[in-house]
Amino acid sequence: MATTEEEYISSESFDILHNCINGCIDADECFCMMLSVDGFDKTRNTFLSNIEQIEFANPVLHKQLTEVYGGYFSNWHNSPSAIECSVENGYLTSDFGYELDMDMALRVSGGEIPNPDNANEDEFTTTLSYASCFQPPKKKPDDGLGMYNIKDDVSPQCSKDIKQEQSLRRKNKHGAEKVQNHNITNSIPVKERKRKSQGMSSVPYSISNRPIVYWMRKDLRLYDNPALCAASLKGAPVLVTFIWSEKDENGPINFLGAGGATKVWLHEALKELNKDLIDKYGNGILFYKTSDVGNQIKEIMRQSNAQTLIIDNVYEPFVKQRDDKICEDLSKNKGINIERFDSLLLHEPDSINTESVYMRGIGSVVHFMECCRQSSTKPIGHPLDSPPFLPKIDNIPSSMVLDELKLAKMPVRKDGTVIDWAAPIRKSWDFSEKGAWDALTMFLEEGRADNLNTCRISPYLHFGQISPRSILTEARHMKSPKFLRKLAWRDLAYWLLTLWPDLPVEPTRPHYKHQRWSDNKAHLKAWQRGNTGYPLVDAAMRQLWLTGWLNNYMRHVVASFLISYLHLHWKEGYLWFQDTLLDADVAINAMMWQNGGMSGLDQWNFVMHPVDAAMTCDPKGDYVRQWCPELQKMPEEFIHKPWKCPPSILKRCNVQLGVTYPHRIITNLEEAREQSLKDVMDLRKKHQEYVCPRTGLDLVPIPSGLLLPVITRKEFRYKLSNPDSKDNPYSAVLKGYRSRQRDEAIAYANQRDFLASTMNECVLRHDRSQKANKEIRL
Ligand SMILES: Cc1cc2nc3c(=O)[nH]c(=O)nc-3n(C[C@H](O)[C@H](O)[C@H](O)COP(=O)(O)OP(=O)(O)OC[C@H]3O[C@@H](n4cnc5c(N)ncnc54)[C@H](O)[C@@H]3O)c2cc1C
Repeated sequence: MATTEEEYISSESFDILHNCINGCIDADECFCMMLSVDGFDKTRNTFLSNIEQIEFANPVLHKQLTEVYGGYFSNWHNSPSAIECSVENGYLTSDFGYELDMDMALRVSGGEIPNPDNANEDEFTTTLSYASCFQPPKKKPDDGLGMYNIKDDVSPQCSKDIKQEQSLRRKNKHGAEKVQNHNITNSIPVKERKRKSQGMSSVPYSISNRPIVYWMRKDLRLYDNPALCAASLKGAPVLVTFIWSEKDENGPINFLGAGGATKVWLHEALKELNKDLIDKYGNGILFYKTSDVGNQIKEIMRQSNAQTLIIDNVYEPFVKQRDDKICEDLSKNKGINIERFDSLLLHEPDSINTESVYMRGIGSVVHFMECCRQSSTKPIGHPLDSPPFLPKIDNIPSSMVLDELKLAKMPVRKDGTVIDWAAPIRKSWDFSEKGAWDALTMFLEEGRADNLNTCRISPYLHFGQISPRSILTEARHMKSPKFLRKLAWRDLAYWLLTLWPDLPVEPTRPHYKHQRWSDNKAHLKAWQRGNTGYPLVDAAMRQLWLTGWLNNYMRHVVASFLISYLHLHWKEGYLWFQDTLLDADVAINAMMWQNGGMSGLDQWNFVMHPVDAAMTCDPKGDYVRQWCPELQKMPEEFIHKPWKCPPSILKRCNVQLGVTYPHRIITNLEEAREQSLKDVMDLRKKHQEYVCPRTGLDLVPIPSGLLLPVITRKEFRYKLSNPDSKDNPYSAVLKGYRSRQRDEAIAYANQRDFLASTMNECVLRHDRSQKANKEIRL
């Protein structure tokens, strides 16, 4: 029986109900909040009588609330251990800890799955996402990415899963078991992304629960942020914290995890997010800078009297190891309740299973997607709406202002003036979460998924300003496997980095350590500054410097140039990209440069020729004119090869080679290209312990100690079995050079004496066909 005191609605619950009546929160949220304020027993005893007052005024809402109540308590009437809840020291406790009630509340709709044929799409989606956390996928993924469609995943297994959840909670009483990992498909309700802001920061919601610390990492967003939702739904004050430790973020030497451009982006993104948090909830980010993150967190927890730490997981092994240690320490030694969330990737590295696929083909996206399909990962689920409320703590612990993190600190000249190299970057981008959605929307609406144009979303994705799950959800209708596969590439990179934590510095194929590289510093500098004398390469490198971004095609052009023509080590390219790209990502960047440098698991089987590539991607020269203004007046015919331009035209265009625009730093591309192939052939010859004698495939040691045959280019394999062969049928690039050289020679001769040139060509062709016939007869 309810006590007399319990029969009256508390002022907090009254306010919550009032907000629900006014449409600020919906029925689910109202119930969850009242439950967290009043506790299990009181809610069970008084909730229905408390809502009686709205039965006539708002019968629809009354019905919804009654259903939520009914669903919740009917699920739990068989769980006697859950009844023992009480309010203690101002916050709700139970056998299983405070979180129990919120989690239970969120499972309300879990038992009742509407028939999709009868439900409207929104209702169905909402209810399913409540339920999705319980339900193992029944069908195979349907989109080729190992990504489950949530509508296939419906099975009424709630009671079984709730029991599992209970036993998990029981374990939570014991220190070490307290750390929980949540997949992105967690038990938080989904709402419409474009729903109007609810203005919950103004709700007079008196909080008595112990604060929650949300340690924000790379999920700098409000929409579809499971960790933020979880923090919010506990109904306690939330401290959103961002802790910067440059040393830790940089990783081991030469990883350069925190390059200059990414730090600028991070600064701007944090500024925007802080603004969004303040605007929406009146609860901004607490910034900290430290060299000892563990201690800093302990201090925040102590000062705020918080008992729960919520974290977004990151996957770079060097930061993950640190985070694991911090969490273990806090949980074991301080009894802190830790909740960790995964939402930065679609498939976390630890969830990938190669057992039924084996390792053959590892490094290719096809192999990876097959592994994802075979792995028993949880369904990806639907994006979550931004939390409706995020109460603020009264006594905010001391913190810093964003500028004090010095993320965007610019160098200063001797005369005291600032060299603001980031000014053009700031002009080129919208760093907000909205900017991410605008980029995606524009891309999807213009339907450019299969064109050369890309969505320019990589920095937003890198900092989690948009979740890959949201992109997947929005882009699914496009049915563009090419675009969706890119998200799988991203996950693949993190998986490889987890398997090979030295990816940014150590060749994955061990014998490629002996690859011969040039140390020509002048060449490196010319490449970095965009002064190679090859307009396409220079335009791209200048765009990179000025805007912090390049599309995928251009990244391949400049990487090919550095590796295959200048013979500079791919690590130089990796480091430069890490420092200048806004989306610089240790995992993706290292994977791509290793592949370009041939030591990665998926060797590139092409090399971009700086002039040929230009014919494909910039036939009229507009791109070059934009980034190399000194070539602005050059005619289309010569814009990509000014060295071929007659002096009179150069003069007319105000171009003076070697003065206004550089001479080419190398001229014989064919020779350079052949040399780079030869270097790989040589090292394979010298280190045959890592080459399979039967197949010619490179062998890579894997952690079990075995040598694994990996994807190896045909032209390398051919040369191994035909060491003296002058020609290589698989070297399309070299063949291309030869025919281009011949074409150029003919064009030159035609200009001089057309008749003689044509006759000469006829004679040569005749000789070639005679030779070929002779070979056939033999
Ligand atoms: C040498 C080299 C270095 C690179 N370094 C990075 C890097 O540091 N950070 C980075 O995000 N991308 C990197 N890429 C991959 C790719 O070039 C960029 O992701 C892409 O150009 C970004 O443009 P977008 O947002 O329009 O992507 P889209 O082409 O529209 O693709 C959508 C998203 O998929 C992911 N993606 C696309 N291509 C790849 C890929 N090959 N591998 C992994 N994920 C991919 C990105 O997150 C991207 O934002 C690199 C590519 C090369 C050749």
